Amino acid sequence: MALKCGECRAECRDGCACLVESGVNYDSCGRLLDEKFSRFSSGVIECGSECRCGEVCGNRVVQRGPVGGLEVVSVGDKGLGLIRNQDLRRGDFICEYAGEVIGKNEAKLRAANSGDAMNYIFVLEEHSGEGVVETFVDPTRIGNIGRYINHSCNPNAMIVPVRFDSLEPHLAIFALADITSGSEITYSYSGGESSHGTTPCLCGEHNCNKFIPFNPNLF
Ligand SMILES: C[S@@+](CC[C@H](N)C(=O)[O-])C[C@H]1O[C@@H](n2cnc3c(N)ncnc32)[C@H](O)[C@@H]1O
Repeated sequence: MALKCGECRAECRDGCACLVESGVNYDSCGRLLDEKFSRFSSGVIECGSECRCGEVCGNRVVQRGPVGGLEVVSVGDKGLGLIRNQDLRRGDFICEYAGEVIGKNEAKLRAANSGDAMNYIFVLEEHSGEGVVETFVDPTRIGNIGRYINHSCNPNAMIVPVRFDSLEPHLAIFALADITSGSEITYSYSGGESSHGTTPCLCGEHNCNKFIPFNPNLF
């Protein structure tokens, strides 16, 4: 059971392997710490089933599932979009961008065959000592509510890779800014390497790049 903000929480014992590797990830309200939004962050590793801390551990957020109050709504020419019927604060976990984790060849094939249909494949790029590691996630066939989040050139949310119990990252979407109830939740589709495609961007932001970005490694 999740604790209310400000309530005391059980901390991992000193020496918990997850915290040694990734450092502290969340504040006492379960909000992602500022430095974890950085591309240069050591990443987020939550406590897993091997840890002895138990369910109330403050280092278990994404694994508890999406925040309540999310709604899929029509957002005009962009199609459907995602809002929440309550405010969000910077650092709040919203939901995962869940889908099939597929290989690069399969991702390229699916992107090439998607025709005029919306392309939902997200390419996560993580920089490690051995170069760039790519993870391809396609929510088209098996996915969740995260697939309804639209792109913005001035987003209020961000995808952060979070791991627990596996090396495979969960694409966790956190609020990058305070988001008032009913405002559309958006993130930037230009996660890593990106080019500007041909789909006009309708985000309406002052710094709009005019076209929705896409990852050239998919094509
Ligand atoms: C992951 S889906 C987002 C949900 C989608 N709007 C729907 O109705 O299912 C990505 C697609 O949404 C549309 N989209 C997302 N952001 C947009 C934007 N800023 N401007 C125009 N269309 C956008 C594009 O068609 C894009 O291929």
